[in-house]
Amino acid sequence: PVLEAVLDGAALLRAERKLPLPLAKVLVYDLLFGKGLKCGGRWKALLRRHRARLEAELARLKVRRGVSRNEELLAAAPGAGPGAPRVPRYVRVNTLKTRVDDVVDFFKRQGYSFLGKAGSMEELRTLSGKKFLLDLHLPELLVFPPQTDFHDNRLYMSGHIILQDKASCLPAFLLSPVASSHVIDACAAPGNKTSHLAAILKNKGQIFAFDLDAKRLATMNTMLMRAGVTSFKLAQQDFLTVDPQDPKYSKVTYILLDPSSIPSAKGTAPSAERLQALAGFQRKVLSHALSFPAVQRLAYSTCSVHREENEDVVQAVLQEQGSAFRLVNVFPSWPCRGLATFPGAECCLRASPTATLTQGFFVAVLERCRDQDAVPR
Ligand SMILES: C[S@@+](CC[C@H](N)C(=O)[O-])C[C@H]1O[C@@H](n2cnc3c(N)ncnc32)[C@H](O)[C@@H]1O
Repeated sequence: PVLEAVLDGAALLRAERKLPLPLAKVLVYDLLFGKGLKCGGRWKALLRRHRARLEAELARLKVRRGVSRNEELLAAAPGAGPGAPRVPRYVRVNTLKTRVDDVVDFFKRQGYSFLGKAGSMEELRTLSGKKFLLDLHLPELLVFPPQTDFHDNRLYMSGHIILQDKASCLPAFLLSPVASSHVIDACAAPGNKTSHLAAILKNKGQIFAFDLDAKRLATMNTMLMRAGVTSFKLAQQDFLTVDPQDPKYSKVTYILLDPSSIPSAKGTAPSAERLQALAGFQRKVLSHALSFPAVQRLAYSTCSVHREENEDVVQAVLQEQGSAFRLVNVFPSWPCRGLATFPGAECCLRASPTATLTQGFFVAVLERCRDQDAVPR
């Protein structure tokens, strides 16, 4: 994967900036590893001269890949590696710019055969060749065979389609804000879920998006512009310092919270300290989100498979909230549920390469209890 990422980046640079391929490779490698290669004075001078431009190129490469960190460019794609379950290529149709039928026609013209709406997971699992399906769970999601590469596709470059794993489409889909609502995306960069929210809102209403990381926000800005998202305010701010009492947020009724977590794709076991630290942050940020006075519905998600970051966080915060919020039993037909670690945990969703043909993921939807429902659960 390292070699692939370097070669991809280098090919891009070479094509777009007309750099000689060996130079492009060295530059990309250097950027990915960030420490500077041991190279002679001539290379060093070249590296320095090109660094700013290459930082920008790398940011673009990340937008193209739908990732936000350099390391993610190096991570093996889900479904890669011998014996790994084959995760399909999911394509979310960006309804701010186009319609599912038009995208289907486009791919048919490109020589793909459309097999209609999938009737079972088995159909997704066995998809191969130049064939594609409409997903069986999510509308506006097309499914292609694993490793189909659309990063150079015209529809992708123009923001008509978003290359987004199916599991990562769940939070915005399940939050399902009604048009014209005010929504917070608390940990938003690089913004795939924000653009999904905007599509659901039809660019009406208002999205307040926060993230700590300036580089990821820059990537996000490019991505949202390309996707035609207009109804958003981006802020580089620690969400924990956003004041719930600020009148700006008095109409925020929906929150999407997708905080940093240990990516399931990593494969290696995290240390107990790291897990504890992240889980502590996740509990804090979830409690903070629920303290916005008008919030009615919140989707909490992680790309982690660890119960400490998932069911345990939800359970702890629900307990702390007493009878103010409850878990919603979302998507009953989704095949993979939360681990039975507390009563009601089956309302949460899990996702994995084997069970749902997606990346590893977790989603819980919480809803404010109306007065008449205020019974402890
Ligand atoms: C899993 S990523 C979000 C992915 C994003 N929701 C998407 O779909 O593209 C988590 C993000 O949380 C941000 N983050 C971490 N701590 C934060 C905090 N205290 N306030 C706001 N953002 C934070 C990280 O910079 C990172 O971009």
